[in-house]
Amino acid sequence: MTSHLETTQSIMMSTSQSNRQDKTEINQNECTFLIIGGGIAGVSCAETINFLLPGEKIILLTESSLIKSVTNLVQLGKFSQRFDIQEIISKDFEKPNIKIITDELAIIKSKTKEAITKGGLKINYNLMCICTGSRPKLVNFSDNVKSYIIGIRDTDSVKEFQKRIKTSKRFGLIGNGGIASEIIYEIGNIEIEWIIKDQHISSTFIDQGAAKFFESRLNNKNSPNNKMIVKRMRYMEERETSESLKRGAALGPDWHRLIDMKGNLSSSPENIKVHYNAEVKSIGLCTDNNFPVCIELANDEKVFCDFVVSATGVEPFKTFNFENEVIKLSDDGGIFVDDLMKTSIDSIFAAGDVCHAGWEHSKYWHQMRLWTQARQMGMMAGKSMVAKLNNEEIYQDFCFELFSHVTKLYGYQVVLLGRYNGQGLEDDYELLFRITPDKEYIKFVLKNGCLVGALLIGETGLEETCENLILNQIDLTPFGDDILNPNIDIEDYFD
Ligand SMILES: Cc1cc2nc3c(=O)[nH]c(=O)nc-3n(C[C@H](O)[C@H](O)[C@H](O)COP(=O)(O)OP(=O)(O)OC[C@H]3O[C@@H](n4cnc5c(N)ncnc54)[C@H](O)[C@@H]3O)c2cc1C
Ligand SMILES: NC(=O)C1=CN([C@@H]2O[C@H](COP(=O)(O)OP(=O)(O)OC[C@H]3O[C@@H](n4cnc5c(N)ncnc54)[C@H](OP(=O)(O)O)[C@@H]3O)[C@@H](O)[C@H]2O)C=CC1
Repeated sequence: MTSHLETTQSIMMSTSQSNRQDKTEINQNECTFLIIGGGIAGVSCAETINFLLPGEKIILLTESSLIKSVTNLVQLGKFSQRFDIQEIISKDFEKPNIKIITDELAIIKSKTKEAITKGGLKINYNLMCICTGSRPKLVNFSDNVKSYIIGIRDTDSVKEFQKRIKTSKRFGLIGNGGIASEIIYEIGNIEIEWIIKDQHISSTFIDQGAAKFFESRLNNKNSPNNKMIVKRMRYMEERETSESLKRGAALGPDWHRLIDMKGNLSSSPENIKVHYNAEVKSIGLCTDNNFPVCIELANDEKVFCDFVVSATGVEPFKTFNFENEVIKLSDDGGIFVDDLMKTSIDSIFAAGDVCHAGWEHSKYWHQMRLWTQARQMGMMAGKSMVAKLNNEEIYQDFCFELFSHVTKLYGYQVVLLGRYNGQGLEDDYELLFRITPDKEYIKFVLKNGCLVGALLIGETGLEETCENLILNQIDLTPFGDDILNPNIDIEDYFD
């Protein structure tokens, strides 16, 4: 990936006021499509509509002056894609029919198709798509300890994190998913008490064997060969004073490389202590210790630290209200959408982290709040909105047939396909592995002799073959263990 070859650059640029509105009302003939949110879902939705209907008027309403778009897309298979996320100052986003307004949505009057912003602007729209993302779902804690608990989401939260690691000796890290895995690998020169509910690290993405495979990376994380240098042209948002610009989209993939992630202690593998199978019972202040915060675990063990990072997942983000109408939500607060991304309100669609995929999923797809899905959902919503306007019938995109996520963990490329962790298979499946230490870790999940999921760590080149094997459900029994024999090129068999 080219973006990992050069150095990160941060360019400070002042944001323009030109996206603010002097008018108090926008008519429907100036806004066929109203999209709320300038993250990957919202921008992908706007770009798709603009591509399909270049003449129609699109308004992208977003509370941050930075918007996100996908760049450097590399197709690894039919489904698996690797891409970078680029942040653009909204005034530099040049699409003639997409008008960006920097303001916060406050009220939706869906019966009359009006959106009212916090700044007092009334937008009359024909079709709307809500793409307002999510926010960190923090662990439970008592009120008096609130100022010691942080979540990581946007530029502000990262700055706060950076400030704290510079002035602290030790922090508690709770959670075992994407953010915790990134922090544990990227941070140095500070003590970390990592509290995880599971028997192995990074359980959201990998199994116990892969966790072992990564352990050597974790213990040698400061070796210079381990770190790749990243190139990304970045625009750091220069803060405006207006309250309405406070929250941005979720951070980009290399957020941890943008800042100095070093504390002030000497570096040592001993600095990381992992508490396995550990549930947090309570977090409170302590007076009888050198550290201000005490995390009490379910086994009564006490962990003392200066502050706590709660990397414990996200919840859909909705700060706006509906007037005289109720939108259907799921149990996790996500906006319920059907297979065409339509909500329970006829003229309103939703995409990305804010929504709950409410349709009957294909056997090999499940929802996870990730860029890949924010992009796919945004594009699907765009297509559906165009079809609705034109009174056309469309079907759900093929990408929802197979779960696919490409990411980087502990310095390795990681590709997750289908039921990569045996999700929903109970105990009725087989696993096949090929492991070359420090190079690759390949796991096939087989049910009734057919591939139903795969975890590919390293540059395996097996992405497309695995996608085909999962979708075509070819019986692999005749190949036995040879299916992963490194001397046999399985791609030749099946491509
Ligand atoms: C630290 C971190 C690292 C991550 N790393 C990865 C990764 O490596 N790979 C991966 O696939 N995913 C990763 N994710 C998850 C990924 O960032 C999200 O799934 C994705 O950004 C969701 O996109 P979205 O467009 O739905 O929401 P967001 O990116 O959150 O965008 C929401 C937008 O809505 C705007 N908005 C919100 N409310 C309003 C309102 N009322 N009015 C107007 N505008 C509003 C916001 O300003 C923002 O522009 C990471 C997340 C975090 C926090
Ligand atoms: N490389 C990537 O693809 C990355 C993706 N992301 C995405 O960004 C979003 C936010 O990341 P993150 O916060 O790490 O969320 P994740 O959903 O990835 O992980 C949350 C972790 O916290 C655990 N957890 C939840 N509640 C508690 C609790 N009360 N006590 C202890 N542990 C708890 C979860 O365990 P359990 O599952 O058992 O509930 C899980 O291990 C996610 O959508 C994530 O997928 C973020 C960074 C990198």
